Amino acid sequence: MASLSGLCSSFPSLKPNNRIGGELSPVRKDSLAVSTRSNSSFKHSVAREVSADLSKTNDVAGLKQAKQGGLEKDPKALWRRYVDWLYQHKELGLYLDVSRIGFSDEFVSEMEPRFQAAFKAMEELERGAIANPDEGRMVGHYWLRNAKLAPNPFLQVQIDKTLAAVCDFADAVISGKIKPPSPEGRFTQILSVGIGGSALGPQFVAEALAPDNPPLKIRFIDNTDPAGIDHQIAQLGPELASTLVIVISKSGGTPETRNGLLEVQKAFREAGLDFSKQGVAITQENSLLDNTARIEGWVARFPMFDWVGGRTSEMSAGVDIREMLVGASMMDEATRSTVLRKNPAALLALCWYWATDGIGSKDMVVLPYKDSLLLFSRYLQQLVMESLGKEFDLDGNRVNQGISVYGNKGSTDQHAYIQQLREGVHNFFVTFIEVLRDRPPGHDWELEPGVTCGDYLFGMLQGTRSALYANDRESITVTVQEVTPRSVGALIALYERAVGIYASLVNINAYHQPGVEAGKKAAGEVLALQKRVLAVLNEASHFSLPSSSLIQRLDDLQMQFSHFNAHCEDPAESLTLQEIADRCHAPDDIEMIYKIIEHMAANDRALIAEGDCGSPYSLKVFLGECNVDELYA
Ligand SMILES: O=P(O)(O)OC[C@H]1O[C@](O)(CO)[C@@H](O)[C@@H]1O
Repeated sequence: MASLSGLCSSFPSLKPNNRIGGELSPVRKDSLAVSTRSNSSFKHSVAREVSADLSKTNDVAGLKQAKQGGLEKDPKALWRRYVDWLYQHKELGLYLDVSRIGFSDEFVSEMEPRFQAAFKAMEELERGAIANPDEGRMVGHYWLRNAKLAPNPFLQVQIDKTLAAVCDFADAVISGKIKPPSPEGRFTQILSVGIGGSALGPQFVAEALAPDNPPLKIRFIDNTDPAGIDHQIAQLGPELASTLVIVISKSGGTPETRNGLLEVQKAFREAGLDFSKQGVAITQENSLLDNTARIEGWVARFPMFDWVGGRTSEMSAGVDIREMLVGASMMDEATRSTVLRKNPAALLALCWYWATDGIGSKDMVVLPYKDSLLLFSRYLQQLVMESLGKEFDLDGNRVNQGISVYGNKGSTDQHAYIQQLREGVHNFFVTFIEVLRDRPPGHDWELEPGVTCGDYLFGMLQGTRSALYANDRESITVTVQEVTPRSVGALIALYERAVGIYASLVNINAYHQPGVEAGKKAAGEVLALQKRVLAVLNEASHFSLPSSSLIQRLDDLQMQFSHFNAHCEDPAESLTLQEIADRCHAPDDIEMIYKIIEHMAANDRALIAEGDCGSPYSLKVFLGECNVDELYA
């Protein structure tokens, strides 16, 4: 990562800005740690604890000084700034207005070397460099929309073949050539099971692009909440028989997705349906999910590549993507420019750096003024925060980087939290997403002379933008003509590239997610502790559970475990939390044990003999009726 490590040493001192005054403090190179990173990924190196005082490494003090002059308010000067900085992608009909972000000309010119380094890093990334050093991976989501860019013919063929296979499969499902075993003879529903980037992308695109009456309606199981899963399956009802279940998981082993699959397969069994005749897997080849789908003979399997991160997998196998790919590819071409003013992604990164001082000091509020783009902010939450929210930079400095993202849609949010944005704590900048076309041609209607609903929406956006700026609240506006697969593909590509460029500016790896792994590991430890709690409660029940072979015989004899349990002679011994913790040899985990008991008691799986959950010390519990599998899982 020569170009990136060179980034820090090349960082220039920022000079005073004549319009908004104040010396921008130069970065102090000595404040940067010299990484002891080995050639392999960062995680194997011993990252030196560095008190990276961001006010020195990211010239934060300087930026803050530079901002003391406040924002330009003269209308004529603002109009000149608007025109001067306006970015237009003619063919896409996309505009980017950065005039309401107050960066100075000096700031821009001083950042130029860092942008050139970022452009070079991006060029190397697209040529197949190991741009994800922590996982030793290439980063190839750009190749998905232009296979010729892939670093070797094998990958190019794989990408083209997968795209063709996905499109052919989708056509065959829609035409009825591929159909369920049910009498209806066609698939009428899609149930997508996946989480994170394996859900947010498809959800965003489905919400943005699904026609009013699509050939197949799509719904999502994107979590392990039993009630949420039950709700989706209940809503399908008898149409489960004509539902194509698409299970998406790049790793093929994400617990929430696996749980969703098992629950859906249970629903198929209970409905007397053969899941394999209606299941599709989208996952890395030879993953647990891929092998399951292969062994069980599911309808289809499509590959996800290890060089495509979950949050940038939107362009892989999925919804009708040819037009999306065209839009993304056109935007990719534009965001390869090494001229800052001609590169919309670089302009976004410049704005983000200025507005958040290069350390995420302000949140990114995303306000699409279009219902169909409701989920864009949720999609960006993962793309931006899972990419930029990192503890260490590429040189081993502890930087705790990131930019927080939230938002829903305008003008709805004007009746929710815009009050705080206008007058409250100034800890954000806004990104407006403007869609110029209100309705398909010929469908417009004036609800009062000369005024349509769309005029109101337009007025609300412009009014909010002006009102915020009048109170020194900065904003960016991205404008598209209408919401189409091409414009959605372009928006996704714009932000994917902006995140990558910004990551270079702040010297972090945008393509791994170590923090999420920590959470997954901790969740595994809770479940392991729960099993120990169950075993302890079971032992205290004065009877030993039958061996698994006897359970099998009990099942064969149509005896239910709970029936067996109800006929125990001795009542179960109830235990205090402390006794449970001691018998689990986990005295330090007594609080987690309390939470486990509280959750199990709420689901009738542990019974409270004495006390109640409001007074943990009073609690005495014993084993309730439970699914034998649970004890033997
Ligand atoms: O697609 P997978 O491997 O199931 O992962 C789902 C999500 O979990 C993460 O790996 C971590 O949040 C995301 O990057 C990813 O989109």
